[in-house]
Amino acid sequence: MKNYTADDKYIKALDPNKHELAIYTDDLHVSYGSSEAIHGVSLAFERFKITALIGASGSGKSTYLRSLNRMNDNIDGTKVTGKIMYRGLDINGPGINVYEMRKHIGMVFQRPNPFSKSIYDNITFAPKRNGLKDKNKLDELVETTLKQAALWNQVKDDLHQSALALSGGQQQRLCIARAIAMKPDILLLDEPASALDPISTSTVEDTLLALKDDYTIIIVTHNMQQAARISDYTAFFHLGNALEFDETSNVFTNPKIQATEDYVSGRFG
Ligand SMILES: Nc1ncnc2c1ncn2[C@@H]1O[C@H](COP(=O)(O)OP(=O)(O)OP(=O)(O)O)[C@@H](O)[C@H]1O
Repeated sequence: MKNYTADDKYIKALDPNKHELAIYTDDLHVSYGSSEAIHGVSLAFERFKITALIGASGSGKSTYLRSLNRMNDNIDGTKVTGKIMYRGLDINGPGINVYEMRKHIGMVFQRPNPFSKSIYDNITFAPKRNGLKDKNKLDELVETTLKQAALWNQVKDDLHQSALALSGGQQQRLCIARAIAMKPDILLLDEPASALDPISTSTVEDTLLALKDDYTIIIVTHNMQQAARISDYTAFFHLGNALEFDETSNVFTNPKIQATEDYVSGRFG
């Protein structure tokens, strides 16, 4: 692989007067023990848009994504410096309640991971824990979130069946429904379709496109066609740096950085 330098980068600046920002990072560094995986990444994410994080394996996409709702806290020896600003607060700052923060910044993982409970209980588990007790409101929440995740028609008569009996694609849409049941502002998705067949992938993509009216979506994907199909912005990661960030159409048709061009044209990765 060529040695691309991090000095050669193009990060489109989003003008806060024209683009409402949902979250941004400023000089974010993340280390696992003595090894730094993210070397000072500054990116901003526009509200109600989909941003794709692309790049070769090991480039730091998942580490960066996980840091946006402090999922890396669960990994021993992780150190984070720099800022992650959400609604005027640094989410790593003192006094931040991680549980509360994650209600605003939800996450869906690569492998569908429904709880071993009914479809209904998967969706209502966190809202109930959060104090929602009214049966009608819970029923309504189950229906709206499943509709938003394009799963309602397939499961409405089986809400009390085990979620584990659903297909992989349906389980992933259930995990999306479960995440949006907490009404987050931002939905982080780490390769949500990589374990799915093409038809389920396409349904998940349609679901995400429909969700962006209400949510800001940041998605890690290895699938460049997927990034091109669904995202408004794309960030290209290479060896722990974000080298290019721009509107998706520019990244794929007119990249400004050689490394991006080589990656999107399949010359490495
Ligand atoms: N839990 C961990 N402990 C130690 N090092 C880690 C851990 N997770 C990731 N890394 C290292 O951090 C770097 C970035 O990994 P990361 O998983 O963020 O990249 P990625 O671009 O998401 O890769 P992939 O596309 O393969 O998922 C790699 O060098 C990886 O080995």
